[in-house]
Amino acid sequence: MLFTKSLFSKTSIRFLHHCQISLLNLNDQYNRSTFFILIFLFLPLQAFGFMSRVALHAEKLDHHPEWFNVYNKVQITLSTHDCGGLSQRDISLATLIDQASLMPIPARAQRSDAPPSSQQAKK
Ligand SMILES: C[C@H](O)[C@H](O)[C@H]1CNC2=NC(N)=NC(=O)C2=N1
Repeated sequence: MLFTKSLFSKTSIRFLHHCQISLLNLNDQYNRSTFFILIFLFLPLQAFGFMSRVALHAEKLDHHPEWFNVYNKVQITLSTHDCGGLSQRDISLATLIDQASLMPIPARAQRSDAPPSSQQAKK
């Protein structure tokens, strides 16, 4: 069984709630062949920032995504090796991944040591 989610679907909270309910209802047999596939499509240059945030969460939780990235697409497969299927750890990481995908990234970060812009220099 697959659970899939695409960014911009605006159903993230309902999606995770659905996953949680479904997971609770799964018996062992189904649980063993179940995993999440999350598919995100980003604006150009935003995928790496998202993946960095997810990597930090993964290290903290000691739970790691299997993922594929090209350009603005990130496809993540989540499962728990120990049980060969989904566990609460996947739900926890999926929740953080979901939050990380919604976090806006400034188009141009302002460096504190950057030289004054030409506009400021004129003043
Ligand atoms: C020893 C270590 O805690 C385990 O190997 C962790 C590491 N990261 C993991 N990540 C995932 N996705 N599933 C696991 O079962 C898992 N196990």
